[in-house]
Amino acid sequence: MAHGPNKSLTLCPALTILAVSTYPPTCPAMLSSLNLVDVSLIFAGILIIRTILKRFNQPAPFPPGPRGLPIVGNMLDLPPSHEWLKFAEWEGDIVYLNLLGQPMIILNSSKHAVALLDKRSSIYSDRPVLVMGGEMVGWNRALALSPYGERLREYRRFIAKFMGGHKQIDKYHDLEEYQTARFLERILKTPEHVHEHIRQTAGAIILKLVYGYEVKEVADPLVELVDTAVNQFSLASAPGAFLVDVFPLLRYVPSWLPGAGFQRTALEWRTYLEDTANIPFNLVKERMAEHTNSSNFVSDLLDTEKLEGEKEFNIKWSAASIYSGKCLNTAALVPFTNSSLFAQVARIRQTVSAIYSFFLAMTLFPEAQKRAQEEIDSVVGADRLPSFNDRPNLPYIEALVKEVFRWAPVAPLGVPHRLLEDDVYEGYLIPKGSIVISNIWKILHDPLVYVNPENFCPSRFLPQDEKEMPPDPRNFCFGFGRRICPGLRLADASVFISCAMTLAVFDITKVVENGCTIEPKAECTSGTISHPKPFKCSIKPRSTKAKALILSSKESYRL
Ligand code: HEM
Repeated sequence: MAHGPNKSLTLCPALTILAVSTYPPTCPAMLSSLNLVDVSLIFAGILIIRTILKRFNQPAPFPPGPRGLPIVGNMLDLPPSHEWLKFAEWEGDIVYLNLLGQPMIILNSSKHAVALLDKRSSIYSDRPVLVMGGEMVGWNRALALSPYGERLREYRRFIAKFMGGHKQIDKYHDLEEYQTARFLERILKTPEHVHEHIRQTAGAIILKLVYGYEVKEVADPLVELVDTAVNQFSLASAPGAFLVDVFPLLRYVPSWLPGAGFQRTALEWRTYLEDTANIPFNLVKERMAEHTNSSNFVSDLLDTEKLEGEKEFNIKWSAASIYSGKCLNTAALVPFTNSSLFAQVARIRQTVSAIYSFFLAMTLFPEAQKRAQEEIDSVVGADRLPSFNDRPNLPYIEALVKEVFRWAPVAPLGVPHRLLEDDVYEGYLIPKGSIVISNIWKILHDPLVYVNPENFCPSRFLPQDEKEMPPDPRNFCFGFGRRICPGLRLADASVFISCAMTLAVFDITKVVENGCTIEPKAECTSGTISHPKPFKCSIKPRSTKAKALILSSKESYRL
């Protein structure tokens, strides 16, 4: 199965020939007379003619959608930010858009998302191709950008073996509790840096699990390397940054051609990315050779898998996918849109974003916080911190975790899928190559399913007489089908323990400055990963006893 960006041109053989014959490396004479703008115009022409030709052979109508303009289609219908809000306004649960000839389907209900992305996942599980960030820099070796196929299945098998079931996740409870206890201590010292502390804790947990690597408290070289590579990916996928994403054949333009500096940039960024995958992987191998290694994702796989063929490569890149790769599902996946829809690699990780949303919710909805603390006090008491063992006895905290995932969905539009072949669904044609987006925000903010969806109200998930309980948001917020988030159980565990331990010892309230209460706004950033915009809150120990517990508890965890 080919996954090159130019494969769609095969829909019209004559135009493919035209494209190939105008293609720089095959025709040096033309090359000298063409510049990048000429080449781009030729490809734009090809795209338009191809769209017109395709219309003649169409077996069923496209799903309804906003009427587009000639040539640009619906490009101008895309809002500059918070696309999920605009998508939710459009009539119909399944919406068709044409972006310069690229079909895009928006699924505004769980019914359609499940029917297509889950039930027909054998054809809906590819990813859009990103030329600069994915193919040229090489991020398509990471899971989130991997095309559907054998390698993807192997990555996912490795990750499932490590964190796919409750049994595996239970093994990491001690580490989660210990790191969260350290997190409480950091907050006690510098509550104003809560966001940094959440990020540091998430990084420390994941790097320990994947590579057995202990993160340094400040300026850890590995964390910095990954951050640089992810930033470079962010630049590589910023909308309009690289023409090669719109006209993929430009990737074959020789680097000496004026305007082809992107070739050198891609090479430089590729080196950083390779270091990101190689350095921690080789560290594990060295430790294994010296017998100083503790069990982790990489060493367990190197020990148990038969290392033949591409196995070692796949272990290395699936490991890189868990830490750095998971940032990628925050990234630009569609080259055609000028919106910020897929355009941000949020440097904040998903779990980080969910926990930051929890702090915002607690600041804005004190009644929910009070009820959660009452439950912890009565079940756990004040002499120790809550643990995973308490989870079955904390139904309100369980409901609060669900509400965190629902109220501010971390990935409001999920991560785009790509359809591998033409499909007819409910009488509509969904053409091969369509980019399919689930509007997770809309699904979780449907007032008919979740009453007053803007309110943070955990009790909606508690059993109530006669009322049917709304669906668990975790069925939707982690995506769908064969691309569903492989980190969902770990994320759920991290959010639970962070909420429970934080509420046991801290009060989170609005800040009062010069006698005025500062009202934080419930505003989220745009981009594929959405998180609360920075806000002020006061985080103080609930009592002197709570303070003493924070300072002493770290020592009580056995690792
Ligand atoms: C609040 C926490 C999280 C949320 C809401 C979340 C959500 C998502 C979503 C919506 C997707 C796209 C699924 C799809 O394409 O349908 C995804 C993919 C992914 N997530 Fe997560 N995630 C979270 C945490 C994590 C964690 C902790 C890890 C790693 C340990 C992780 C690793 C990944 C990876 C590697 C993919 C790509 C899967 C693929 O393309 O096959 N995520 N996540």
